[in-house]
Amino acid sequence: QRTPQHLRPPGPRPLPLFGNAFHIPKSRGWLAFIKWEKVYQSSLLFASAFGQSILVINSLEHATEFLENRAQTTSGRPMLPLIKMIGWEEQTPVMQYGERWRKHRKVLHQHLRKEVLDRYDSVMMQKSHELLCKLANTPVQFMDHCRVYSAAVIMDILYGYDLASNDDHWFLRAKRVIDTSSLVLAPGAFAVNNFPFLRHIPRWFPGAGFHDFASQLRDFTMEMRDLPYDFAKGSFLKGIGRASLVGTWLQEEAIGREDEMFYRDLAVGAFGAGFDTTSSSLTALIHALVLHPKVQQKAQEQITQVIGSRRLPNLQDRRHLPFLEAIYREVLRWRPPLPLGFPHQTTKDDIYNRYHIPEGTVVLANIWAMTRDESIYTDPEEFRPERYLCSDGSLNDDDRVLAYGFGRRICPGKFLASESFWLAMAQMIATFEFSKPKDQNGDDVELEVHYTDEVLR
Ligand code: HEM
Repeated sequence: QRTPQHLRPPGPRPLPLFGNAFHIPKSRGWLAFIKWEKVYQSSLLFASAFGQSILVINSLEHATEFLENRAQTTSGRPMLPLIKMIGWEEQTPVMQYGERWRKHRKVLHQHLRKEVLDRYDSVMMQKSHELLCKLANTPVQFMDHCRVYSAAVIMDILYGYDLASNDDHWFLRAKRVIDTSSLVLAPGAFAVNNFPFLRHIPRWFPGAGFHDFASQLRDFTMEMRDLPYDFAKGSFLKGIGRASLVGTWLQEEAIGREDEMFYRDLAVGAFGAGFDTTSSSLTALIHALVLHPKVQQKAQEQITQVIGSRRLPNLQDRRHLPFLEAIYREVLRWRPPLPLGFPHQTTKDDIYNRYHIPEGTVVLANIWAMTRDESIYTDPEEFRPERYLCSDGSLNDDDRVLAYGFGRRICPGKFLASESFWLAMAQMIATFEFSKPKDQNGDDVELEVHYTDEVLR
């Protein structure tokens, strides 16, 4: 039986021309889409805006079926006009699906797969110790310290660059690009993303401020791409400095000009993707520990019991500390850094679940909704690591971390992220007690916590 071309999954009724542009929320879409699910009684939802079709997936079952079992045609990325104007189009996370992207993934897999990660143990150890020192000296700046840790691990691995200080000039430059990037990706922040023809209007035209924004960000992006790469290349050619992936690539291949652009883009894409994601989770961890002193105490007891208190935990201890593993899983469930994942795009017309999904549909996997599925996670808003443990304290088999996304686009840095998060977490818990601030009378001051509402929280 053929499906009528117009049969779409349920969703709000579109208006002529605008579609659902006024229904699609500009921020916190993950919460709005959970409400849509209740209204339209479906975990598969459809909307459109200015002719762009959007499919929202709220359940793991549909995410697996659509984004993994049909990955052949659901692994594209939407190409926003601003991304091109800024010069990001060759970076892995936003790159079009195809041969070049496959080559990126092959290289990333080669160097970031689970089996080779122990190469980076000493980098993570050094950076984690620096994090502990900073937290001890200036605890108020804990968010900055987590950001520097996250960036320092990836910068050292990629470029052999030893980022130690929060005022490091390359860190600050990269931060400027990353902080602005959420604006580029935010739905509706720039009209040119909805109306690509606008990119042709001249700079002097009223409302064409995006030209200046794009050209400035392009300059910063090129700096972020080229300065650390040239540093790593210089160290390699002179035979000095720390080992780096850039050095390894230069050594393995006689790199021509075109290859060199390939590796520059590859490195900066991984740098951008790994810059802030782990720090988002570390910050959420601190939030959770402050709210749950008993969790903290239980984790400290397990560390003391298993490895004593004469040394800090290391990555070889990981498999002996199931409660810490449960905390890792729970932090990424409770506060996934990218609640709507990163948008995929279909590259072919498809009939799915009797619905017609047109080619070019943007697909949003609502990780927030999936990690709040009450049939799997009772009281999903509660932070409760025990949900990952069996009654004897061993781990259960719910080890799929949804925060890393789906299908062929799944995060290639997930093993590195997992190890660097785990190490910093274990060492922080072994060393400190995180608690609410006290007032003059020694009473707890209630926390006021704000998470940002962007693509990456
Ligand atoms: C807690 C930490 C992290 C989280 C939660 C996370 C999450 C994600 C998510 C949700 C995606 C999109 C997946 C999809 O499209 O379905 C992604 C893509 C990506 N991540 Fe991560 N990530 C983390 C850390 C890292 C690190 C440390 C790196 C460093 C190498 C990295 C590199 C990438 C790259 C290169 C992509 C693009 C993959 C592609 O488009 O093919 N990520 N990540």
